[in-house]
Amino acid sequence: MNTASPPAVVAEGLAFRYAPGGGLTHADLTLDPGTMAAVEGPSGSGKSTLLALLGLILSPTSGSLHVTGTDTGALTPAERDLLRRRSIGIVLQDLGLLPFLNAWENVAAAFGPRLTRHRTAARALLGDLGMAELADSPVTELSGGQRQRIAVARAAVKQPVLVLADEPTSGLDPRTADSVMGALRSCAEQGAAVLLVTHDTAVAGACDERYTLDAGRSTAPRKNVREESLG
Ligand SMILES: Nc1ncnc2c1ncn2[C@@H]1O[C@H](COP(=O)(O)OP(=O)(O)OP(=O)(O)O)[C@@H](O)[C@H]1O
Repeated sequence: MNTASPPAVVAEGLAFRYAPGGGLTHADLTLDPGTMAAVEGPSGSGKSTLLALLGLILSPTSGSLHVTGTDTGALTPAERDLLRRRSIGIVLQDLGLLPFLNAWENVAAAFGPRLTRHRTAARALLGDLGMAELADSPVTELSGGQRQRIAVARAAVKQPVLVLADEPTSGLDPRTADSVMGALRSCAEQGAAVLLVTHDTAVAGACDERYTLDAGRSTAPRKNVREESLG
């Protein structure tokens, strides 16, 4: 952890209520740069809602959220968009890869439409994730684990302060899950705070700390003695 930096995220009493009811009741959470944290909890406990709040996709009904020291509640919509684009990388459950682009183009698309400007950075990152040989492959021809790693690369290529991932290893075999976790770990080693939602206790065990959501409320984080491998 870099003690000179402010926490990547401080959420206090963060809550969101959907119109029909349900959502997130109360989450307290602090994420330091370089830390990898898991959010666990039963189905419907508010994990994806928490991720959407931290990703500035949803605005909280109450509570406060600071991202790298900035009070997000004080921002205009345009400022929130800018903070999200500059500082946050998100891997959603459906990945959202563009099927008409190849692997490196999907990664470069994180910067906007001028893909070739970011070709070198995108290819280098795919290389770091063990995917150099697949950089030119259409994403429609890749496996679930390979697509998952491309989505992580796209979230990480702008070197965001915060990387959020919703069940990034769901449906993957242990070895592929390990490689996706390795990709997320390398984001943390480069200084990002990484928060992932998971139902998998081995994945949560590979993180530095674990939060549990229970009926919309977060419990205090537990520190992990990190396991080296999920396999
Ligand atoms: N778009 C929505 N409109 C209305 N209610 C919603 C919406 N999304 C989620 N909810 C409700 O909010 C609560 C929390 O949902 P959320 O998806 O955050 O839970 P989760 O812990 O991620 O669940 P899962 O593990 O099944 O993905 C649930 O009661 C759910 O029904």
